[in-house]
Amino acid sequence: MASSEEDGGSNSSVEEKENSKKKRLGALATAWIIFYNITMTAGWLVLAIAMVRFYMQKGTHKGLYRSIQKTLKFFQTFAVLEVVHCMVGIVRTSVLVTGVQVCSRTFMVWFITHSIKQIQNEESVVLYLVVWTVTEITRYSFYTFNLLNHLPYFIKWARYNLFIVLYPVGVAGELLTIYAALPFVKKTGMFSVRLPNKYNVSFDYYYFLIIIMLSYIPLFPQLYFHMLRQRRRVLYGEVIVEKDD
Ligand SMILES: CCCCCCCCCCCCC/C=C/C(=O)SCCNC(=O)CCNC(=O)[C@H](O)C(C)(C)COP(=O)(O)OP(=O)(O)OC[C@H]1O[C@@H](n2cnc3c(N)ncnc32)[C@H](O)[C@@H]1OP(=O)(O)O
Repeated sequence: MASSEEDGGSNSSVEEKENSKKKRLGALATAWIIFYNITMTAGWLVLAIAMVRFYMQKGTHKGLYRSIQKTLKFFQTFAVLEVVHCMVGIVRTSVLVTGVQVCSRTFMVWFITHSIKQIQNEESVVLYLVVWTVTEITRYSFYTFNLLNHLPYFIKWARYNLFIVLYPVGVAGELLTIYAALPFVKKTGMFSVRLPNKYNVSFDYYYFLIIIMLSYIPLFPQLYFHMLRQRRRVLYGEVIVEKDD
């Protein structure tokens, strides 16, 4: 009897330790995600200010990408952590949806705009940059204020309404930029592997980009409808049953 009481006692102390460990990890994860969201809000705000200043000083969009590229690359690449957050369960959202979003953006920055200098002054680059910036300032400030339990309604409203217009406009900017890149990719044969070679493989970046552009047709509606469902859930309290991925 005494021993079972002791067992009970030791069991409950193990449980208590487990619970306090979970609480500590939970607090640490919350602290990290708040820090992450504040950093990202600040980063995209810095980008917004830099873009406005550039345009006011120069009166043209030419050279804008060059002037903000370092900050853009840093913060967009840092966003890869968002996929990690979903994977480890710090953030309750779909790895697949977040993965497609983050990969396509990071790809746009590094493998299109950074790699093909001739297109950096295209209007479409400014289009997607402006749209991304507005979206991200809204999105990360939404997460931050939400986590701090002080969410102003206009930020919540902006988070779940602006995307209705901004998402298609941003995608148009991205597609037009890839389209503008195609002739340069074809001419230079960049990132392509031609036969014959010792591995007997070939890869044509030009056709790869065409496939990427075509993949927007099935993928973008999925992201867009996902956001429309989130909107109904958050703004109108609809219960949404999402399929697991
Ligand atoms: C190799 C190359 C591959 C290329 C592939 C090509 C195909 C590409 C097809 C389409 C490409 C699209 C490209 C993108 C363009 C643009 O962005 S244009 C600009 C406009 N963009 C937008 O408006 C973006 C909208 N998208 C998003 O907001 C996200 O990226 C998302 C992943 C789609 C959002 O989904 P989700 O996270 O599920 O929605 P939320 O409502 O925001 O969050 C759900 C819950 O998760 C919590 N959460 C998420 N992130 C955080 C965080 N950082 N911090 C804290 N909490 C977070 C959030 O609070 C929600 O929690 P609950 O309310 O408790 O559920």
